[in-house]
Amino acid sequence: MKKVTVLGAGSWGTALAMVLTENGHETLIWSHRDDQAKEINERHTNEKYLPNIQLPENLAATSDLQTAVEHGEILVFAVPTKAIREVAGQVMNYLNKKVLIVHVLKGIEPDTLKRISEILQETLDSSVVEDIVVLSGPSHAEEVVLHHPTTITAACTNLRSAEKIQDLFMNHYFRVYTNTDVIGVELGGALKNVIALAAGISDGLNYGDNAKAALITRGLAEIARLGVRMGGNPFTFAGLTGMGDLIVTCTSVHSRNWKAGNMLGKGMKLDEVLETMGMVVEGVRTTKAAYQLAEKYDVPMPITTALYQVLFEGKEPKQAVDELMHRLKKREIDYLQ
Ligand SMILES: NC(=O)C1=CN([C@@H]2O[C@H](COP(=O)(O)OP(=O)(O)OC[C@H]3O[C@@H](n4cnc5c(N)ncnc54)[C@H](OP(=O)(O)O)[C@@H]3O)[C@@H](O)[C@H]2O)C=CC1
Ligand SMILES: O=C(CO)COP(=O)(O)O
Repeated sequence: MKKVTVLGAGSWGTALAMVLTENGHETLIWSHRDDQAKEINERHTNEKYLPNIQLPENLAATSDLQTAVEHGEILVFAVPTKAIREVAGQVMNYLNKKVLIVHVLKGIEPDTLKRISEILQETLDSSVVEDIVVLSGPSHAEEVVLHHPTTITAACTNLRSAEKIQDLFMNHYFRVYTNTDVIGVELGGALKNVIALAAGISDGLNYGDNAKAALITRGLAEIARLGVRMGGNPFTFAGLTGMGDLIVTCTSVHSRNWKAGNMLGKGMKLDEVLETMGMVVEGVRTTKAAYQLAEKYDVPMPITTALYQVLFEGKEPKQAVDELMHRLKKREIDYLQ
């Protein structure tokens, strides 16, 4: 049994804290809001993020970050990408022992173009970090809390650390694989959100299943093209954290990225969409980062570019699709060059 702290009490942090508690680990979840920590402790619910779900009574919550950091020998970061630098910086103030770090975020920081593990390496002193493991894959919180079969990947350059996290989370409904390709795993998890927004737009325009299959397949081609250029293993993009997560995010009714895209496709404005969602839509900021990465590495990413123009330059979704269809003729297979 391990002492684990989950930092972030949104849908994913809460679902993972549930898995850990059910696996017998002494789990403490940190919320930055007092009322939410109180709700988890007293009513054993988190109605805003996981409505109608009863949490285990022995899952404890706190809004005191020092208590949270001091509790865990393993710290699981589960906040949105836009908050990771700030939260990791605050955590550093209270870290006075070596801990194993896990992060479950699916984003890339715009402008710095850093992956999450790179931000954590920059923010947390190496003297207090045993290793950083990424946990990623096709895994909507809403299904995990119902114990529906889910597969996911723990990735770390040090396989032993990935195996520790595999053992920590694995159970009869939550099957964990390992991978040592941190770059590929982080890029696949972040970039699939961009394509899911595009798939949502396509569905919002009622373009049907052929168009969505095209977006998923050609989306994966451009994710892999950039990912390999940045040092990822091509096979990772065909795995759970690449194709697997891309499929679930483009097709699931639970996906916030797909839902947001769907509203955009139906004509709503981005500000309105984000206000309506009330939960993190990582793909929006990641589209900016992906667009910048495509320029930096000189890699063609036509779907990402079209989405960037829709989100940030006011292009009409219909026109963006039209332009994608009228690009110059191409070969299908480009061998990731
Ligand atoms: N949901 C899912 O199924 C999955 C999500 N992920 C990834 O996990 C990460 C977290 O997403 P998810 O849990 O879904 O997000 P949610 O939108 O469900 O929850 C986000 C949580 O973070 C809190 N938060 C926001 N800003 C801060 C801050 N500055 N400091 C501390 N806490 C903050 C929010 O609090 P408040 O209520 O006050 O806004 C809320 O509790 C994302 O990168 C996502 O892509 C990965 C796999 C599955
Ligand atoms: O990453 C996820 C599922 O694997 C969650 O996707 P959304 O953020 O689009 O809901």
